[in-house]
Amino acid sequence: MINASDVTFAYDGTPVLAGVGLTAHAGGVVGLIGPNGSGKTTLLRILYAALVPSGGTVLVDDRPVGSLTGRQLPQQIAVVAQEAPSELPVTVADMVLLGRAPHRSALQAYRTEDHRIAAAALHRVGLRELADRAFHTLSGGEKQRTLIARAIAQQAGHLLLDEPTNHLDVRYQHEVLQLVRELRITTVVVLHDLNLAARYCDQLVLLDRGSVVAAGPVAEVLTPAVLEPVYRISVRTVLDDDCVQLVFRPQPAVD
Ligand SMILES: Nc1ncnc2c1ncn2[C@@H]1O[C@H](COP(=O)(O)OP(=O)(O)OP(=O)(O)O)[C@@H](O)[C@H]1O
Repeated sequence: MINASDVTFAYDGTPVLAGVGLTAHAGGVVGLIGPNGSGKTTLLRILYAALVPSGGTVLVDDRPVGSLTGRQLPQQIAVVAQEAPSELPVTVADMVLLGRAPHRSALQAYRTEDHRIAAAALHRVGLRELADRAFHTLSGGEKQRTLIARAIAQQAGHLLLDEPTNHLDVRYQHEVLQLVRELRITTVVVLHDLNLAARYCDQLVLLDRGSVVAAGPVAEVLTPAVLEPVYRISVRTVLDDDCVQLVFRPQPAVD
């Protein structure tokens, strides 16, 4: 479980988050949504202790995230961040194997078991045939799937993803989020695509200008009354096999 409450953060004195709360229950998928610049990435980075809030608390299975040291943090939380790793000449297989690093001591070699888990993770994202390719030669979508395989190999109890469907074609957008769901790991995922959020998240947290304006089950957050003032676009909901989906239309210009 991840529980953030009353989180406040500022970059160089400029407030970005004010009194934000978020709860991801064990095994559930929480979608973090909101317009550009609303604070989604900042909040996600606070959840994995890459940023320290000026106020509030973040608990991971009831422990303050800041108290998780060394290998404890990556054993608890796997992260698929937006920044692609550097141009280091590593193979795809080695990149995924890095997910096993928190499970061995610094001087210990990877075990057969680590290689098996990494290979299975690569297979799961459909990239087994690219195992020997240099990571930096992959397409954006292949890189993204490799990083998700690394997170799977990490076998942490919590998964945080920042726009994991960036660069993915429409089929892989659905495949990756379906995979994330099937992992049954406590997950927080930043998503811009509200229809993907509707389909694959249990709960949504909607940020606007650094505050939570709505939070709860998908059907309670993805309503025209909630979304239209935040995104300033006309929204219509339709049901597709009991799943809320949204149709957007620009609002008429005001003279
Ligand atoms: N390192 C930084 N230094 C200063 N300001 C920052 C920094 N990172 C983000 N910001 C600002 O903080 C605010 C929130 O940014 P953040 O990236 O968290 O939003 P976001 O909701 O993830 O945006 P997007 O949807 O565009 O990715 C924005 O106004 C942004 O310009």
